[in-house]
Parts: sequence; structure tokens; C-alpha cells
Amino acid sequence: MALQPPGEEVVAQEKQACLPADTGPVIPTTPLVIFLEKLQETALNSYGHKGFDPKLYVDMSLKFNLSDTYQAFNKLPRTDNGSVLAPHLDGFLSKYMNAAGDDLVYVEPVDFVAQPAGFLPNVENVEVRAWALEVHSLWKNLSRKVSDRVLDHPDLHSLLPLESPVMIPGSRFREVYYWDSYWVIRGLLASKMYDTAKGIVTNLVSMIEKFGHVLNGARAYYTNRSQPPLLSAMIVDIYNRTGDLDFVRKCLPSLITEHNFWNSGMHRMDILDSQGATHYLSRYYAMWNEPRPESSTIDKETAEKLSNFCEKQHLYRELASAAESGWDFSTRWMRNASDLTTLCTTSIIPVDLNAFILKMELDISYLANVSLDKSTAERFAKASKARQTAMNAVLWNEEMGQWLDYWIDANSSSQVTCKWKALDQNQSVFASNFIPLWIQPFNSDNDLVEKVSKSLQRSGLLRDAGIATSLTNTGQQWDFPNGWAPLQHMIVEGLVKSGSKEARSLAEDIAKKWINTNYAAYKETGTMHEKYDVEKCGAFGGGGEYVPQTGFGWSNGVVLAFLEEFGWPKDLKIGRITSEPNPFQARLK
Ligand SMILES: OC[C@H]1O[C@H](O[C@H]2O[C@H](CO)[C@@H](O)[C@H](O)[C@H]2O)[C@H](O)[C@@H](O)[C@@H]1O
Repeated sequence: MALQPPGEEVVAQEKQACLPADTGPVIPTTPLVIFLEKLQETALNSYGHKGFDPKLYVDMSLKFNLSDTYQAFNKLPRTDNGSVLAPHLDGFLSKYMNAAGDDLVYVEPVDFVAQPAGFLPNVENVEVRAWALEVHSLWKNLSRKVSDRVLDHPDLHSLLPLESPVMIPGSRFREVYYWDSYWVIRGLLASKMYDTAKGIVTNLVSMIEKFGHVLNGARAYYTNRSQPPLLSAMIVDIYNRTGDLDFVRKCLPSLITEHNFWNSGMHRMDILDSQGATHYLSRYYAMWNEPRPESSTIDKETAEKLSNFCEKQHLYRELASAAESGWDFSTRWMRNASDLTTLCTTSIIPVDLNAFILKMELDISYLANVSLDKSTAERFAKASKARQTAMNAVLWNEEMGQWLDYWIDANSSSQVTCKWKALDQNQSVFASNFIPLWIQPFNSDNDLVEKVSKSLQRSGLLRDAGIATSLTNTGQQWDFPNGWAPLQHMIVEGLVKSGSKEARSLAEDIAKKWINTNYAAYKETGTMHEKYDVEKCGAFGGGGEYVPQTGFGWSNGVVLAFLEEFGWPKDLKIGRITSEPNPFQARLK
């Protein structure tokens, strides 16, 4: 055996340890984001972990140009271990930085009226109606416009310039988010705020025109990934309410660009099924392999236990890809439920992503049809049939009556065709296993709906205050016992769309529980929450890497959409039954 020259042996060992090696594209970030990340790290060293939110620092904007700011920052006196004493950093922040959120200004939505004509006609109960009007009025709290300063000096801001006003989710989420916007729009439609809804879509379409995809959110640090693709669903719902064909025609080319984004490069996976047929499906795959700038200090700490650079790079891509899924973070993406470094989002073909893309294909076909573009309509109808077949072959599990995420070989590049194996379906129960019910070809099949409804009832996910995200309590926020508004909504709406009486009654039961818990928590805390604890009526959720947030765009949207669908009878009580212990008090102890 030939002896290796000294040093090369070490390199070879490192490479060996590098498996799985990181692969895939990287979209470079801006010099401003790199500086803000440094500021974030310095702030953590100066102020300590208590109450520290890393996102705060990457959301600040500069008062002066980057080079002057850098110079002043580099001149800050440092202690022997390199940190900056808190008073010095305080001084720097007040002299050189604008507070996070200062570059978004409040704007009254053009179409907001306190009591919209035809608002929730079937909500007869006085108390519920008063609350629904309060929730409706929250659009005024969440409405923002990008300040002219951002338009004039984009290089000083991590916030991206957007033309139309936006609805933010709330609290630390002070910019527009992709998938959140779908449920915000559902609420706006119930609130009859059609122009505001269209403005949100126009902003997202402008991202596709500029970046080729809709960003996770409207920040320079979010350009390297998208989020669950629901733009087509927003456009269809707006068109169905307004009949605005011009709006549809303006959006259609961007939808086709977005479809290509999700079905090419690393997002696309080819699978050979047991019958020898090849299918293609999609996965989440961020174009990034460094710490997420908005959570850089946290990601670096998570990666500390990994020994080499390649493993860290790989983990960073998995973290960013989980953020692309909207489920950041969850046991859904972890090989070992108690160890976040075992994240392997890119090694999974997710049920919900493929359901969303199937919907995108059906929506594009429908929108092309109404725009009299027959060839596009046919092309996408054909694509939707192929995806439906692929989902049946790869993701459907007849015994469980659910669609299951599918594990692929960790080292598969998009060029390699994977061979389907029954054992590679992930048999763990997640709310996402039921999301295909939301999509027409599945919810219009009576036998299938019956089977999936029964499976949902047996699943363990249906709790006193809504549908749990998973069955495993890990402290991650997209796990048990958290329930999230979008998941409740898609499953409930899927059951309703089936037209089956039994399915509608199950849907109504889930929706009522969800409305009750949102109401009870609102009465206790005076606010709507980002997520709820489905174990206890009136309790909000927790876990994850940031403190629970309030506001909150998609929760408001789903409450309004549910009240629009089911109404609320005059004599039906709402909220927590008073003999139950008060979960909010329990949480405060
Ligand atoms: O700052 C950490 C992460 O925060 C976001 O994720 C969560 O909030 C979003 C806004 O409501 C929501 O869309 C997402 O589903 C939540 O998990 C952000 O989207 C992540 O990229 C970010 O790393």
C-alpha cells in the first residue's frame, strides 16, 4: 500500500468523516446581512442569553453607510476575551442603528371598514359576533407599508422594498411571510378586504419576478429559500370572490415560473415505483449551507457538537430546508427525535409539499382556462394527473389510510432515481399526513374520504382543543401538543369540500373546538396567538427557539374563515367551560 505524504492522511480522514457531504447551490447573502450577523453575535456576548432574540439584530437598519458603520463597530473597545461591554454596545446601537421595525410604517388598509356589509352572516350569537368584529379590527394592527427610506436606500435595510402594503404575522415577525399570507388572505376575504388581499399577492409576484421564487419572507436574509407554495391558492380564492380576470392574467406567468422552481434542480426527485414506473415529486431544499442569519447564534450552538466543517455545513442546509418547509422544527425532519443535529429535511419527500404542488398544477390549469389559454391549461392538467399518480404510488399507505412522508437515501442528488421501498415510508403520524384531503381529486373520492376520516379519528391527533401537529412531545414547536391554525384549516376545509355529511360534522366539531380555544385564550390574554396547546382549551403553545408570539395573522384568518363556513348559533356558548382549570393561570405559575 502506498504511503500517503504527511497531512494528506488527515485530509482523507476528514473527507471520510464528511459524509453526508453537503451538495447543492448557495445564494450568497449581502454584506449588510453579514455585518448584522456579527452585530448579533456581539450582542449575545454583551447582553447574555436571557431574553435574547437574535432576529432583533438582523432586522435593524443602518443610520449611515455600511463602511462608516463597520469602522465605528470595529473601533468599539473590547475586553480580553473579545467582547464589547454592554454600555459601549448600547451607545453604538443608539448612534448607528435604527430599531427593528422602524422601516415599516403603519398604514390604514384602504378597504377596512369597522362593520363590513355582509360580514359573517351566520354568526348569530352576540358575544361571538362582537369578538369576530374585534378579530376583524386586528387587520389595522398588522397592516404596514415599507417606508420610503427603504425604497431610497435599500442597501441600509435587510427589509426588502415592496410596492403594496403588507399584513405582517405580528410581534417579532415584522415582515410579510409566504405561507402565512394564504390564511391572512382567507381572513381578509371574510373581512371583504379584496384590495388589500390583491396587494399582498402583487408583492409576492414581484418576488418571483426578481428572485425566481417567493421568498420565505421579505428580508435580504430570506432570499435563499422559499416556503410552502400557496400563491396559486391565494390567486384562485381571490379570483373566485372578485372575478378579476386582469389580476389573474398578470399573475399567471409568475405561477408558471414558480412551478418550475419547485420541479427542477435539487427540489425535484425521481422515484422508481414497485411496478417499474418512474415518478417525479418534490422536496424542500434551501440554497444555503451556513447558519440562518436570523438565528445564527442558535444554529452555531446547535452545530457545536458536530466535529467537522462538512457536517456543520450539511446541518446548516438541513436547518434552512426545515425553515423552507414552514415546520421549523419538528420530529418530522429528525432521525433522532431528541437531537436536532440529526435533521434530514432534504432526505424526505414530504406529503404536504406535494399536495401543495398538485394544487398549484390544478390551479394553474383552472386559471389558464378562465384566461382562455387552452394549451397551458392542458399542460398543467396533465402535470396534475402525473403528480396524483405519483402521490398514490409513493406516499399513500392503504393500511394506515394516510399519506406518509417518504425517506430517500441521504446522499441522493436530484440526478439519481431512487427505488421505492415500502419500509421507507415514515409511519409516524403527523397532521401533514392528512393535508392531501384539502386537494380536490382526493376530497372528491367518497371512499377515500371515508377511509381517511376514520384514520384521522383513530390517529390520536384529535384533541380537546384541536388537531395536534404530531404525537411526539419534543419541545420543538411543530410537534405535540402544539396546534397550528393552517393545519386545522386545511384538514377541516378538506373534510367540508368532500360534501359528505359525516365528514362535515367531523370538520365542524374540530372547527368549533379551535374557535373555542382561540376565544378563551383571547379573553384571558387579550390577544391572538401564533400557536395553541391542543390539550387544554384556552392555552397557547410553546417550545421552539423563540418565545410564543402574538398578533397573529394566520390565527385571525382561520378564525374568520371558520366562522364564515360554520357560523355560530345564537344560543351556543363559546369559550372554556368554567369548571375546567384555567390553563393560562397554570402556565403563569
Ligand atoms: O426565526 C426563526 C424562524 O421563524 C420563522 O418561522 C416561524 O414563523 C413563520 C411566521 O409566522 C412561519 O411561517 C413558520 O412556519 C414558523 O415556523 C421563519 O419562517 C423561519 O424561516 C425562521 O428561521
